[in-house]
Amino acid sequence: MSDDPPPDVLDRLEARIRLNRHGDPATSYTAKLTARGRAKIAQKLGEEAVETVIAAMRADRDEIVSESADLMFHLCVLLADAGLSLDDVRAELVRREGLSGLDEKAGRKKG
Ligand SMILES: N=c1c2ncn([C@@H]3O[C@H](COP(=O)(O)OP(=O)(O)OP(=O)(O)O)[C@@H](O)[C@H]3O)c2ncn1[C@@H]1O[C@H](COP(=O)(O)O)[C@@H](O)[C@H]1O
Repeated sequence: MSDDPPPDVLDRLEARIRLNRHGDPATSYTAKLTARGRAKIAQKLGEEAVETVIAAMRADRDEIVSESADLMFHLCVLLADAGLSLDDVRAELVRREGLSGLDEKAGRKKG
């Protein structure tokens, strides 16, 4: 097996988060946030989502990119905390491939 880092930055970020999450909160934001618990991680994810929405409404491209990066980082921290991985999300996206969102919605069981 190769020791080279994964070519995709999200995969490298996921690996870094897995290494850091139980590290020293004094030197790692990932560790500090993880130590504050699932609810705090989820809250931060929500804040970053709102900041991304605000950037979108301002139509500021640089801000949208920056806030999206914050959002994706916090999503990766949440997935790691839940014992999930980007591959789990990728598998779900693969499962949905070719299925129109409108058809999927129409096929949902009525509650
Ligand atoms: N991509 C990111 C990344 N994006 C955003 N952030 C941090 O997310 C934090 C969000 O800022 P906020 O002011 O909203 O959060 P806060 O200061 O905790 O606010 P409160 O909730 O405490 O009020 C900032 O500290 C950002 O630096 C990130 N921190 C780390 N990474 C990546 O994760 C790697 C590991 O980071 P550490 O675990 O910190 O070493 C880094 O090398 C980067 O690659």
